[in-house]
Amino acid sequence: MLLARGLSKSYGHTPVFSGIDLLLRRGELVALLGESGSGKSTLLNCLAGLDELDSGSVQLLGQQLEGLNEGERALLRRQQLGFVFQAFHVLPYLSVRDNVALPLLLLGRPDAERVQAMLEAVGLGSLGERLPRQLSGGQLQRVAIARALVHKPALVLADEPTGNLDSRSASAVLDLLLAQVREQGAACLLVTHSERAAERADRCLRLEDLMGSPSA
Ligand SMILES: Nc1ncnc2c1ncn2[C@@H]1O[C@H](COP(=O)(O)OP(=O)(O)OP(=O)(O)O)[C@@H](O)[C@H]1O
Repeated sequence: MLLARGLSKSYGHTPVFSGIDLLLRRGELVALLGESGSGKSTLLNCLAGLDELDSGSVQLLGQQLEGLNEGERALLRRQQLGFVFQAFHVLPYLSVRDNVALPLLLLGRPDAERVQAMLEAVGLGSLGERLPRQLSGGQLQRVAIARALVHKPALVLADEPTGNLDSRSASAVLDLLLAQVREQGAACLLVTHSERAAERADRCLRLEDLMGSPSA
C-alpha cells in the first residue's frame, strides 16, 4: 500500500526527521505516536504530497511518487487518499452535504446516493443542508470523516482527528472513524496522542523509532 524509504525533512537548517522508513499494508490500521513537535504532522503532510520532502522515496499503490508530475500526483491523491485533520478543514460556505460531495465532484463522479449514505453512516443524515457553523465540533469532525471516505480511498491519513474534541465526543468520533475505515477495507495511518486510539490499531509506531529501521 505504502512504502517509504529514507524520508528526510528540514525547515531551513532545522531538521525535523531523517531516515524514516515506513511500510503500510492494505487494510492495515497503524497508529503513529511521538513526542509533541517530533514531526508526525509534517510526515503525514509529506506522505500526502502537501509538503515537500528533502529526500527519500514514497511508493503508493505501486506508484513511485517521485516519478509523477504535479498533475499525476494530484490525481493519485484525489483517487486514493482521504484526509482527516484535527482542525476539520471543512469549507465554511458549503453545506454539509456539499462538503462531503466534494471529493467525488473533483473526480468527476458525482453520486448523491453515496453522499447521503455517508451522511447517514456518520449520523448526519438529516443535517445535510446545514452550514458548518451550525454544527458542533463533534459533528464537524464527522463531516470530515464522511468526506475523507466518500470516494472509497485506499488510504486514510488522519492527523489527531479527535484532538479538538472533549473526551466523550472524541471517543464516539474515533469509534466512527475506525468502523468506517474497517468497513471500507481502507488502510489508515492515524497520528494520535490517545492511548485508547493506539490500543485499537493493528500496530503502533513511534516516529522516533522509524528513523533508519527497515522493519518498521
Ligand atoms: N512550516 C514550518 N516552518 C518551520 N518549522 C515548522 C513548520 N511546521 C512545523 N515546524 C516545526 O517542525 C517540527 C515538527 O512539527 P510537527 O507539527 O510535524 O510535529 P508533531 O509531532 O505533529 O507535533 P504535535 O504532536 O505537537 O502536533 C516542530 O518543531 C515544528 O515547530
